[in-house]
Amino acid sequence: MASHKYEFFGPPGAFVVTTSISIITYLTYFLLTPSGSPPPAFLSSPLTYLQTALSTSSLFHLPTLALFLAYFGFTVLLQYILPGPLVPGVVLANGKHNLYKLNALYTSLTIFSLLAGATLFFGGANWVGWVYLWDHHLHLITALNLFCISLSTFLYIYSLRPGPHLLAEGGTSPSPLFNWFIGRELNPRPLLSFLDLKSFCELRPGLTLWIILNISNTMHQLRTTGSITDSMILVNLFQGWYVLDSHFHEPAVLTTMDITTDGFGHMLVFGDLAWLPITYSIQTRYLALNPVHLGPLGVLSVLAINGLGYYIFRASNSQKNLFRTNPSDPKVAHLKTLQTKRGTKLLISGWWGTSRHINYLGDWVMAWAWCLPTGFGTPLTYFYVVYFAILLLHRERRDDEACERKYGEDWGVYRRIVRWRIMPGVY
Ligand SMILES: NC(=O)C1=CN([C@@H]2O[C@H](COP(=O)(O)OP(=O)(O)OC[C@H]3O[C@@H](n4cnc5c(N)ncnc54)[C@H](OP(=O)(O)O)[C@@H]3O)[C@@H](O)[C@H]2O)C=CC1
Ligand SMILES: CC(C)=CCC[C@@H](C)[C@H]1CC=C2C3=C(CC[C@@]21C)[C@@]1(C)CC[C@H](O)C(C)(C)[C@@H]1CC3
Repeated sequence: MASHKYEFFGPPGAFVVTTSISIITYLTYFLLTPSGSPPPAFLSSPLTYLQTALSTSSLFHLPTLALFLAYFGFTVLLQYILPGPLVPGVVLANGKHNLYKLNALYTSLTIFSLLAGATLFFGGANWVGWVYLWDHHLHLITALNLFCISLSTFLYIYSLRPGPHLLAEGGTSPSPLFNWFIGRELNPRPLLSFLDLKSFCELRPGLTLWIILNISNTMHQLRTTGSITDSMILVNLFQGWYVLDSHFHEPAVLTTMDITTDGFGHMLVFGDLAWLPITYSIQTRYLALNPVHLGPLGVLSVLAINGLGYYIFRASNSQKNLFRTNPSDPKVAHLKTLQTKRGTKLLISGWWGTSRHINYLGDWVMAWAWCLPTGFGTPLTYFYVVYFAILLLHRERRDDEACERKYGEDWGVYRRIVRWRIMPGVY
């Protein structure tokens, strides 16, 4: 047991992360309030405040759990019935590849169109759906927690069936708890053969729910103040664009480390379906409770920051994806490369010559543009920039180790040519 090399500090780390991420989703509800975020009562006595809040709130509500299950089922149905090409993923350790039906953009556009229709024809901001989502936010947090724990446990048990399915390297440790957390099976497709659960969860129900929660928060602001502030519009546009962009570039998700290398366990299940929609919508929830007016200069500044971040993020990711799928395309054919013994080449000029993860920098710059519109009245809305920096720093180290294993000494040569990890000249 002692000789196994664990990530995330092994089983104790898995336990701490599992409990903390769940608690954090609840804290987003109890700490963002109209009378301060966090409220003065929390600052003077945190434990008493939380004890009182918990004892006076009902956490569980069966209809909300049922509604989430219906929503999840609807996204599965949409993947099945909407058209989309069948695309092969990367070649796996067994020499084969899986096929993925790509129609995430159609799925999210269908859901957003249905919601737009309901809003237009059934009461605008007062449509029962928006009011329900706002009123039952705490119940939704519980529903997501319960659903994720159940799904992770089901996936763990399902992965114990006899072969020939592929297991993720990290998920075969001697600790069942750690394997449950990190994920045993690489590409589980239980029950429905067309449904690759990991890529489905990574791109569909959680990301779309994030935007639905943002709209619900916006509708709350409209109901309570009679208007929507410029800050709220901007955060909605930025985050909505980010999600639609990921759906438009759906094939790119098939080459991310989550899909190619990691198992599908509680970390990703919870990250995709609970953590992402609840914590990434903190900014709009705060703005719904505390409207902020930016004015023309503020608007232009955050537009510029988001534009810069998006440009770096999209241009660098697209350059690598194009290079990996069609290296003779004129847009990438002129770039300098390093031939590796593994057979594939590594870019050493263009975006990927500036730093080894310049795409992370672009994503992080965008993170600032999503938080700054909330002003400086609370540190809580800046949770995303801090968490995301930690996630990206850790992810860069994990990818670096994975590439070292993949490319051997060639990766050392590449590291000497492209010296910076994320931010050229700094890190
Ligand atoms: N909003 C969010 O919460 C999150 C967003 N993201 C975003 O997801 C995007 C994808 O990130 P991620 O999956 O971590 O990794 P990357 O898209 O950065 O891909 C890493 C892989 O790219 C290949 N590669 C590395 N260097 C080169 C090079 N010089 N030339 C060619 N190929 C190279 C390697 O794989 P190989 O050589 O095998 O092709 C490596 O394993 C990022 O933009 C990130 O910001 C990620 C996590 C969370
Ligand atoms: C603390 C905890 C449980 C963290 C889980 C991390 C997850 C929230 C993220 C891991 C990788 C992700 C990716 C995206 C969203 C966040 C998670 C799930 C992503 C889908 C966002 C949109 C991008 O365009 C992307 C498709 C490149 C990206 C892929 C990785």
